[in-house]
Amino acid sequence: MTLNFDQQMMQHCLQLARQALGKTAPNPLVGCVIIQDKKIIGEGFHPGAGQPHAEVFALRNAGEQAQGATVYVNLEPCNHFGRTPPCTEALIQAQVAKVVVGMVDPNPLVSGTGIQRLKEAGIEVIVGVEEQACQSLNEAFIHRILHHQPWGILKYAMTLDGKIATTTGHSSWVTGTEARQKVHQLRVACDAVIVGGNTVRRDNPWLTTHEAGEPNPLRVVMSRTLNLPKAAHLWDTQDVKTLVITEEGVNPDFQQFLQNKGVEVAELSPLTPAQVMAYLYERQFLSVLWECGGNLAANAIADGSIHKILAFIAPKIIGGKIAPSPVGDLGFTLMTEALSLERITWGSVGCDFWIESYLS
Ligand SMILES: Nc1nc(O)c(N)c(N[C@@H]2O[C@H](COP(=O)(O)O)[C@@H](O)[C@H]2O)n1
Ligand SMILES: [Zn+2]
Repeated sequence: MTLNFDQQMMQHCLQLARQALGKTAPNPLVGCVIIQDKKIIGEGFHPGAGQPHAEVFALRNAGEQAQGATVYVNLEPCNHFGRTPPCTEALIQAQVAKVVVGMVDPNPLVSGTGIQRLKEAGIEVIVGVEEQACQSLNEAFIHRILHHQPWGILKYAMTLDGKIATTTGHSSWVTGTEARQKVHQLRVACDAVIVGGNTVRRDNPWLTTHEAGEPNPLRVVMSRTLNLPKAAHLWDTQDVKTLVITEEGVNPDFQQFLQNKGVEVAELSPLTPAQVMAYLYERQFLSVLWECGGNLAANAIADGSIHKILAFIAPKIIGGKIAPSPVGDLGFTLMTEALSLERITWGSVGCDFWIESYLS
């Protein structure tokens, strides 16, 4: 499908915005392009909370040429004083002629008032160009602002017969290198990656992004018992931070051992996925990647901590009755109780397959 000029410029905004993947929480990913006579005269993106918005960088880049120009931005310009002043006023002051907006800002502090302010100032405003793509890029921001909870993604890799490890617990590796690279890219876009104690004991994972660049998400371990190995890779905090969350008063000696290693320890009682999500919301996180085993995944699904699932399927068979599966018991006995997933997309990566879907 060929894109018209407006769509192409909006796609360019999205491309600019992606340069800050994983760095903007709790703020959205925003890119901005300024056009005169169908030529780009300024562009910019929002690099992170506390820093100027995309529109301001693009206006600075365009300078005086912004007068009479058309501005493309994937999110409605803000109209409030937050950490930074309103972009609407900067656009009005620069005397731009037209603003093309990808989507309305769901933030109640903005929510249509940015568009209204620009129109009142005599600026032509068009809304909804490449809207679906704009919403998709900022799905975590939209969810966080509307539901006061980070966006939760469950990722797992399983064999064609639905197993995530052999009966002895061996799981390295279910998928090939290309799928693992895709996972590292996904980690770059997330603010935290969570596993349970079983995964630390079984896989001794690094949970880094080394095959996809920076930034690394905060590595989070949920453990009620702190029955964890002293030699885990996750306690190497030189380059990447780790947070262990346990319940109140559990194993103070091990907590001290972790803190001496530079690992942050927090206590939450009761320790549930929903509590952890609430805690990470308070810490300004946008998106959380659950890379846990089946039991924790089932609890996280059941208590509303998962909103999207990315499953990798390797064309391999393990067999066996007790080999672990990606999602533990959800208590369903009838097929009619099964969770129905929506908005399914799929594809292949290397020799494996992936399916992405949303929980309703
Ligand atoms: N249109 C637009 N461009 C950007 O670059 C943005 N970061 C935003 N963010 C909106 O403003 C809120 C944050 O404001 P402060 O950074 O605290 O000033 C954020 O919640 C969005 O609603 N919008
Ligand atoms: Zn702004």
